[in-house]
Amino acid sequence: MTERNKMNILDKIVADKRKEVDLKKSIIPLSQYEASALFGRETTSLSHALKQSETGIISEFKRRSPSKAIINQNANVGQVAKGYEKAGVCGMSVLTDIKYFGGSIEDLILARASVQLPLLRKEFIINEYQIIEAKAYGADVILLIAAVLTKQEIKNFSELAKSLGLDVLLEVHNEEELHKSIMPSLDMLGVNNRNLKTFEVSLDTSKSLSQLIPDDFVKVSESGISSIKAIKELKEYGYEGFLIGENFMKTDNPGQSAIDFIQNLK
Ligand SMILES: O=P(O)(O)OC[C@@H](O)[C@@H](O)c1c[nH]c2ccccc12
Repeated sequence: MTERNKMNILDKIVADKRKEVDLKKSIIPLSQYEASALFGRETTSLSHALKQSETGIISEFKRRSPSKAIINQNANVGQVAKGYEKAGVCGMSVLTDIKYFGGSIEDLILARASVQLPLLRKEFIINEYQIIEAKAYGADVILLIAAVLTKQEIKNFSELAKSLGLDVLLEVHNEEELHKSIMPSLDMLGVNNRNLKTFEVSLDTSKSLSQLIPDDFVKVSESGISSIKAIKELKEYGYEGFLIGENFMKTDNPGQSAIDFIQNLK
């Protein structure tokens, strides 16, 4: 597919997300989230965990994706989370988008109930409402995707997240997105090796953008990582975090796959 055709997929996800958030807003008022037990919870920093880690793995819970269809539709999130924790990952990413990724906010709730790991709410955030919601359901980290946000939105959303004690992972795919995004309210800069408009994956994206990321941000390489060799290479480019989904999720026992992978990495 051409960039133009596939661009519609990201646009479509975001258009659907706006409708979804508008609907939710009309059903659940923010005050309900702010009054919830987890809202006052003290968060755990993923960026600190990455800085102290030898391995830097952030493992993801992903049932399906628009690029690969079904990966592991019926996986048990609690079991997988416990396996990831046992493996010694630095944090866990949980997809909460229903329509395109088969995830849900329940997956985040169940992961939170199962492990102490820093949890990243993996979502297409386009409104402050979703950040308050993330905190209320036990997230420690939010993802902001530069491709779908203005500079002002990145600033407002990241400042709100910081005020709630959440870490911010800002995701870019090219130089232009990186330039508009660099600001002090971010903790980690993630380079997505998968182009969300064309689904092409290349680790060269991480390699070429690494030198443009200032040293005060923890660098995270995201997507398409499936070998120890890739991680070793990316470390040479200054990456300290490695977001891995499919490589674990496509197996019958994602937790055990993470255990085996990390053992080989050490
Ligand atoms: O399954 P992979 O190729 O290991 O990728 C994980 C993660 O990087 C990917 O799911 C992802 C990165 N950025 C995103 C933004 C939205 C949805 C999903 C993503």
